Amino acid sequence: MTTPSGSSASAVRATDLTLGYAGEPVVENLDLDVAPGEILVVLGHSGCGKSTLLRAIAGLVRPISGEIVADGRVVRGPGADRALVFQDDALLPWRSARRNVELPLAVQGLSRAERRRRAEDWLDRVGLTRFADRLPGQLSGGMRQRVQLARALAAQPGLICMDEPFGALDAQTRASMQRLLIEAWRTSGCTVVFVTHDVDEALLLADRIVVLGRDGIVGEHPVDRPRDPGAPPGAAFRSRVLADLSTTRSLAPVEAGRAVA
Ligand SMILES: Nc1ncnc2c1ncn2[C@@H]1O[C@H](COP(=O)(O)OP(=O)(O)OP(=O)(O)O)[C@@H](O)[C@H]1O
Repeated sequence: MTTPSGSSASAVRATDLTLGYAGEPVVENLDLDVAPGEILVVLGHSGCGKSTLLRAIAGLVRPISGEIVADGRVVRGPGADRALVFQDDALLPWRSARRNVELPLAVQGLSRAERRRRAEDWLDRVGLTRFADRLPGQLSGGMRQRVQLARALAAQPGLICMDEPFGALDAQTRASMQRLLIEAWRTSGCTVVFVTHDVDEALLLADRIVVLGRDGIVGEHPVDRPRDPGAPPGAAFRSRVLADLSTTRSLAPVEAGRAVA
């Protein structure tokens, strides 16, 4: 694959990948390339294996067969080069927002002063400077997601895996988080693999959308002018994505714009 930078390296390459639990396959024979700096959105019905794929890329699920190479190395477990952001906030409830953001920085061995500087910088970028000393339980759901995003980005990972990170938020907060992600991604230059059920979210964020079915990638849709508010993907593009989703219908029905359980 040729990337926007002209390099032929992939940020992530999955080859003949079969994933599952207790030897039972969930995703079979998947081949996938993610280009450096790309936002790749993975769409698919509930249960098709999106989270499993993301967790495998993050190193939390071991392949039954095949392999994943991230940043030139075979993935054998979690690594500081790959951050994971979940829908359910995964913050430590007894640590302040700032100390949650500092957590992965401590693992990277940064000095206390540098950890604090970076955490404060990222909390500022996500608009939470005033809330840095609050515990997660004292923050709204949207604020907790912003802390998660700050924590992921502060560690400067090459890759962020996002598993329906905004799925539990109200429409307005969700829209502001999507804008925030795009801004943060622009300044960080990292690669993002983003899982969602929501076709509209996929159209808004993606450089490329892949639709996942049980036998691997059912369809692949590069967006002509990604994230251009003046030229969003049109109805024909959306219909093609929905048509791919409907081919995986055996797993679950499709509503307009949204794959559901
Ligand atoms: N820890 C686990 N142990 C056993 N089976 C699991 C485990 N996690 C997921 N599964 C099964 O693997 C399949 C794929 O699950 P996964 O969560 O990857 O799907 P998904 O596409 O992300 O679904 P959703 O959109 O509903 O989150 C499902 O049948 C699920 O029940």
